[in-house]
Amino acid sequence: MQVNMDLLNQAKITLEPFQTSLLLILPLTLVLLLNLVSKTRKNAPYPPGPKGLPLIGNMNMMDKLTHRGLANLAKLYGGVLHLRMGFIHMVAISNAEAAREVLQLHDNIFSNRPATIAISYLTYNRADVVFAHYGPFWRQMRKLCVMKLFSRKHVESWQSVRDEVDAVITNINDNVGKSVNIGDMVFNLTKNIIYRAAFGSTSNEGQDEFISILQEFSKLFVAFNIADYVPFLRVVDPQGFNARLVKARGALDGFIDKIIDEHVEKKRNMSIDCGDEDSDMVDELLAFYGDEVKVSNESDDNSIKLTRDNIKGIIMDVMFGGTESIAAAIEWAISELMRNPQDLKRVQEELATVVGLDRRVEESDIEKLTYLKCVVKETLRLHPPVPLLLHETAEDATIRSYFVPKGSRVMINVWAIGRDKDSWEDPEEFKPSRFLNSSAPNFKGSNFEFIPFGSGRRSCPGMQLSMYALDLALAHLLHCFTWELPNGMKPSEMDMNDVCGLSAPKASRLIVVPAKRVVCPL
Ligand code: HEM
Repeated sequence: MQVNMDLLNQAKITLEPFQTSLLLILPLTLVLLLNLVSKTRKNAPYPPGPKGLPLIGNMNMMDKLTHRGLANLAKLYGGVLHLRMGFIHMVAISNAEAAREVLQLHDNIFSNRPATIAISYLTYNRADVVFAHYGPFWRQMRKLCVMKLFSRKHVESWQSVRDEVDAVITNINDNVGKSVNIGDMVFNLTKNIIYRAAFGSTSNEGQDEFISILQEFSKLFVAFNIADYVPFLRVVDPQGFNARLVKARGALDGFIDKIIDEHVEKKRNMSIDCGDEDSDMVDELLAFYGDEVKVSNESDDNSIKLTRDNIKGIIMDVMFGGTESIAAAIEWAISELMRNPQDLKRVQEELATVVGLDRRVEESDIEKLTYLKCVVKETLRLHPPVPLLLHETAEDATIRSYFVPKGSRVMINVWAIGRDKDSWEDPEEFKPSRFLNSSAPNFKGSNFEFIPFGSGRRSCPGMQLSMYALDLALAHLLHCFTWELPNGMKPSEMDMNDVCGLSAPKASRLIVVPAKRVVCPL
């Protein structure tokens, strides 16, 4: 027994240091194990990409960050491409399967938005919908936009499409036989639609000022600012951006504050039983106006309170989101039809059969215009108005077995995906008939080879309104007039280059000569 006690004591003596070290070793092992797990994850390689320089990485390739530049790089490095701009990781996605992983499989990780210094400042620190990070605030703002602003229930937006299309047809009719700048006309058309839907005003007063403010915003949104990639340069502001930003936002403040004040005043004077049939977006948003932003119980739709900054941010989103994208699509569609006369003939024959030349197109005709709808889809495939979807990762992630670190900027190249030869036959050709096939992809977000409106949580909430405007405007333009290129220009001589920015309109405006086609008054 004594022996046993001794043995026990001995064992205790030998175990004590062991226990102590065990206490140290266990957490250490745990840390090592965790490290190993995260290492294995990190050991998934970064996606391939051009080798960067020390510190600045690939910043010398800044001019390649366009849909075309990235598509060219994808030919060399593949559909998932990595670049490092200073301290920022960037990943470009150029094929459908990788896009599906980003937008569907891991959409909870990839639903944040990247924002440059300019974007953060000009959106009142992401007080809008487009640049708000994914989370309860964005969710409620988006719900509000979808239900109150962009839905068919918002009668004013849809009515403004019809009225403005009528106005453009009258304008063209006054210029029959002359060269008309159809690009400027459709930009004017969509600007009027959105301006009226947002502010309710049908007059042109103030529009030019507003458009020039937005143009400066556009330039600032895409301007290269080195401080975006090298954080310690933010204070120094070597390119002198800050003064320009303050001036631009000051101009917008002055403009929209006045409109908001007028709406508040109008609301105050309005009788209680006034219907809201013709309420504009500012009216709708003012119903949620409060001094401080409030996001509470998510199930309660009315619990959100918007500040002036939120209202300004949303209005800006709508102006940016709506104006140029719809106009660009209409101009591209007509341009492609001018280059492909056999398709123009086919759409116009369809219009003659379905509508007849003795009356104007009506809303009820649109669903029957199958080939016209194919033309719209083919245009959105070849010329997506928003060529790059901009997302940001909230956590480390893996895409197609490549490591994408937290905080990476992810650009989904819709333009390149729409022209990917692995997804499309004759991808560079304008062939609307490909969409006649019932198994052809649709644009609603579940066919990743064709995502002009994005897909998933951050997809475009203005899709329905856009398609309505696109179908209606094109149907009217193509039904009411025949079109010729000016001065005997051949279709092959047309300039089909695009501008690379947040949207991708035609680089040079389309000039055409209309002739009246229908026998009814216009
Ligand atoms: C042909 C016309 C249009 C096209 C092709 C288009 C396309 C897009 C695309 C690709 C996105 C980003 C999707 C993503 O990041 O995954 C987007 C977002 C958005 N669009 Fe559009 N858009 C159009 C018209 C409109 C219109 C008319 C409005 C408003 C009236 C609008 C409002 C928005 C808003 C608010 C967002 C941000 C959504 C969010 O981040 O949650 N868009 N759009």
